[in-house]
Amino acid sequence: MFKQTFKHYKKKSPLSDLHGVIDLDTYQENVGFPSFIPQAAIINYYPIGTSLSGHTDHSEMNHEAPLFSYSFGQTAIFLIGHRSLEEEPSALYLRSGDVLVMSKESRLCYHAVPRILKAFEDPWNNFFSNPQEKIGDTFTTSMNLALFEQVNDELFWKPFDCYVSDCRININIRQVYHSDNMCL
Ligand SMILES: O=C(O)CCC(=O)C(=O)O
Ligand SMILES: [Fe+2]
Repeated sequence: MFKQTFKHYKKKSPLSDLHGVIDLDTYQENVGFPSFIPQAAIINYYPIGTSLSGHTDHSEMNHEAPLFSYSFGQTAIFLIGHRSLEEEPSALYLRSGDVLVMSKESRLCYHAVPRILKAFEDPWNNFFSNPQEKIGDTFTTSMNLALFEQVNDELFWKPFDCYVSDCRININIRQVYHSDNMCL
């Protein structure tokens, strides 16, 4: 059942090219969730050898809004199960630049990260000679451009490269409240 509601934007996302520069508003609208309001984010750091045990994400008041999960660095094996622990989960790889959307039925399904694997490639290290040409219309503000240029500088980037060379970073973004009830 979750198959209809669980979307895995494998490398289709502009994020795999942006190496960490996220234009969330544009992104979420482009993938069909224009009314989503990002209100909370969790950042998970996974050195190789670590894992995240099975759980559901139920702390938010709003379970109808989707949850966006962005992967950077090393590869994860991600298990997506069902609402009950009785049913067998499915496994997929989450690679750097992948975006996973948990919506509708899958929003409250059990999931886990049992293993982090060394990635075959390091796309986060592909520096661009002309960022504006590569990014086109999606990359317009001068703040974004300045940030991009900083990230595109090899010296600036080195410590991050060292970190992700044996770690995965996951950022997941959630809407906490219903749109018509934005405070407790
Ligand atoms: O690292 C991931 O892909 C999943 C993280 C997660 O499930 C969570 O933070 O609740
Ligand atoms: Fe989770």
